[in-house]
Amino acid sequence: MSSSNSSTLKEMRNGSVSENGLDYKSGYGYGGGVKDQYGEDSATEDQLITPWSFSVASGSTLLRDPRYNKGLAFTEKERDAHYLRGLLPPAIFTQELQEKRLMHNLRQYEVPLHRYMAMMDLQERNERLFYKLLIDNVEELLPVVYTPTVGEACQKYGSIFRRPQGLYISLKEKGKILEVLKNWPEKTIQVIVVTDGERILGLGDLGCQGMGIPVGKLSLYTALGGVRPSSCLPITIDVGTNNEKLLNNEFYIGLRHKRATGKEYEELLEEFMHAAKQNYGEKVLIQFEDFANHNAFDLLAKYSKSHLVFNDDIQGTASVVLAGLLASLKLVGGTLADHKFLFLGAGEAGTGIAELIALEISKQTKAPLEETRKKIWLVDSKGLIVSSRMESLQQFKKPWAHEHEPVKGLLDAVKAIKPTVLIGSSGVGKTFTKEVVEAMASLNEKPLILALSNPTSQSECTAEEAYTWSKGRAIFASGSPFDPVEYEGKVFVPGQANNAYIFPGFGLGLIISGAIRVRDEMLLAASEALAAQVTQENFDKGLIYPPFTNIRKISAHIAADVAAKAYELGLASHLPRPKDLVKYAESCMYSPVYRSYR
Ligand SMILES: O=C([O-])CC(=O)C(=O)O
Ligand SMILES: [Mg+2]
Repeated sequence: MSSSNSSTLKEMRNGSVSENGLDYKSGYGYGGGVKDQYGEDSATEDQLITPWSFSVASGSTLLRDPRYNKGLAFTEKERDAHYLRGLLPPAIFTQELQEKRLMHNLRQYEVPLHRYMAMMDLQERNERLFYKLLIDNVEELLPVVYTPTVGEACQKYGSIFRRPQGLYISLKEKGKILEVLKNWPEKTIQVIVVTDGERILGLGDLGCQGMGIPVGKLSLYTALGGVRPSSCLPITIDVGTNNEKLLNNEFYIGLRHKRATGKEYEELLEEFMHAAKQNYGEKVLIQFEDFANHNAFDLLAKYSKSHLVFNDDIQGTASVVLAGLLASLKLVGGTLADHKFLFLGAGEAGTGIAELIALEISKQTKAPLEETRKKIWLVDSKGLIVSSRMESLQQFKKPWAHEHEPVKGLLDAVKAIKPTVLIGSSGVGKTFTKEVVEAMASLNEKPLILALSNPTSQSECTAEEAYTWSKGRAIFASGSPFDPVEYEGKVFVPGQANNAYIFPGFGLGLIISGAIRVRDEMLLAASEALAAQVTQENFDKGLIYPPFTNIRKISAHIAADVAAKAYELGLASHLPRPKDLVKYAESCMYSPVYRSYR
């Protein structure tokens, strides 16, 4: 079969594209070689020679194609069949041996950024091996390809730039965005993560260099959620940057002017959203990531009516925090409605979480949302959000302006409100001071303290501070990871309240059901599914999230419950509904194990 063209590997396809377009279940057989039950890369339209076969290059071109390259793992037969003789040294490694070697090499780097660069190089060289490493060593590698290291990578993106990843759409491409999308080599796209780089983690405006975020998020879509890499598209929209340091940096890779705003900005985004739907259909999931507050809420509100959109910072973060709160009830007792919540930070994360908590309490107690919101208080840079500030508040803060006299700082707000739960979502580090944590500990037997801001440098407090200042009584989780802490002979393991628990499984649920819109009920379903995955063993360690080691199983459960909700709401287009959605979700997941080529 492979002889049909001397530079062509023709792969016969044994199954058919399933109705949901995933085609994972059917799988491709590589010329009758190993069939795997998991994900397979679909042939793009251009590659389709007949409906049942497609071709990829061989020889040195095959070695340079990260999608198909296996490096030293090419077998003797494959080396013969695909013109690789002499292009590789004689040794043949298993994928496991390659993995062992790479992990060993990676651990030699002491600087986290060097590990990040090594991982990106691997992704560009041998995609399956990259995902094998990431999946098998998720706890160790998450901080490398994701927060905190990805933050530093974005700050230095221009300097460490090697090969471009993702798609860049700048103001220069205005009027031509559809053509730009068509330049991307893959035609079947299921998830786009898009940023405009204006609020990268808690690091602020990094302009075009924000690209590290969509790239990192999508690698987790694959590793944690099993969405196949070829159907993921990272996009950065470059409308300029207001970051003077970057504008003056000779290695900056973006447009060298201030951000376009108003009509110019809106028109570019409108063109992009329109082109994405036109090119990929209405079931493509568009995840907004790290937009600034002043655009994030408006974009989500505007496009959630016409597109399948999800804002990770508003909705994903909300869902993961709600999950942690639901789980924590096992440790602190009572119901969600028994608690009082205080936030530092009233942006995307703060107000998004607040709203989802209010919705869940409302669902549980049948009380109206206006009432349940009153259990939740937010502090912004001007102090406690209260009704006397109503006039000057941005729209998204208004629902949280309750009756109370003005209160300036966080410490005074803690004393005045007496919360049981304190949540940091301000993007400003070191704001949960000793006094604040001590005040929480004096009010509560087991204060719940969530320091969500990323990366680690922006965390409201460290795990060690939370445990020490509360004399070991705090239940603590943070947005970026912290190592376990020993306090008075006891080891405390902090959880990671990061949206990475939610978005991969959430997205998979939307994809497998063919959902056409995102609804809050789906976010609640995801939270409840995640909370249900916390085991007694986790609780015994004080954890309110399960470890990331089981994330694929967790994602399958989240996906199943999100898909079930999509079917229930009549928003799922893939019919009939599979009976066992957990099994189905698992069967749809991409596997990084090499396939045999004949
Ligand atoms: O990327 C992360 O670690 C979580 C997140 O969305 C953010 O901080 O913006
Ligand atoms: Mg984000």
